[in-house]
Amino acid sequence: MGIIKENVSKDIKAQKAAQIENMSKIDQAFAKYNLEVDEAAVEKAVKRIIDEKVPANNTPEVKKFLYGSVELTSLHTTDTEESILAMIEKVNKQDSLYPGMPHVAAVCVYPVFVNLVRNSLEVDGVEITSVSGSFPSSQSRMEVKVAETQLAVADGATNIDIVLPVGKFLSEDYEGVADDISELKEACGDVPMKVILETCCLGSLSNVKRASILSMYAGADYIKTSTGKEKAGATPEGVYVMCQAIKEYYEQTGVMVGLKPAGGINTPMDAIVLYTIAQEVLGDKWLTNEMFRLGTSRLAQQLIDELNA
Ligand SMILES: O=C[C@H](O)COP(=O)(O)O
Repeated sequence: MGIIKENVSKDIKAQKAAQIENMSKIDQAFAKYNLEVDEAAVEKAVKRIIDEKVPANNTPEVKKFLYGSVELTSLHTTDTEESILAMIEKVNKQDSLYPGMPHVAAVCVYPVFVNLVRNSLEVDGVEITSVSGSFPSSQSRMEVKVAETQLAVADGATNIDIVLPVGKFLSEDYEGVADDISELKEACGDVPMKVILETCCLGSLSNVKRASILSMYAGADYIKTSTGKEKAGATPEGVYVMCQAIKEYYEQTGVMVGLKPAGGINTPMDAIVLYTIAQEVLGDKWLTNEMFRLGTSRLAQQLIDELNA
């Protein structure tokens, strides 16, 4: 290389190093990832997976696995102690009702029912997930969200699901989003925390990728697609991009973050599609009922019905 070329190259390197030093920590984290998602390419990749890979996964073994990954969910305005107890009763009686089936991975309720679930759940190994942080909107003061989270943990929640502050995210206040998530992570203590991205409100798949990276960077142990309370729930394309983000984050940090598609997963085939996408993008390492969860209020019984048909 000639002397002039060498000096120019050194200058560019020095300029880049100076730029990176001046960037915020969040920008530095973002700089490691390609955040521009080609939506047409994602659609094509998802279509290929559905056409070529999904049919082979439509099996009793996969359906059994999916049942064992379900977070049996009741998040209704109309929930009562009686309706939550009826749901827990099904979990308690599962061994006698459906011998040979795995237990669901978790039950998922509003914080006000965590204590009741803790006192009535008789099956070992089923997690108690509490939504928190002013679910489903997240639009509340941090003190309220922190207190709600601490109380849910004190009552016995073994998983906490919070919602990404979508408004702040759409205002591009990424530092603010990361600070809120980190503060709630601290409130969780040792209890794993899921961050719900509410993908249908983010406007683009590039934003889904950005929100995924931001959440993991701020301390999410899982990223979850949706609350089930907005206009759409988990989509194959959103899940595909979240899986890519989890994979890239793992390559950068060595940290395995879990995935929880949730909301509008209404048929076994919906679940098989999402499972196959995770399998294709993340690989079998993620196909455990710890790393892959399904948030659903309707699917469990349908999986049992199909398995017993
Ligand atoms: O977190 C889980 C979702 O709220 C469940 O949504 P879903 O009622 O559409 O199944």
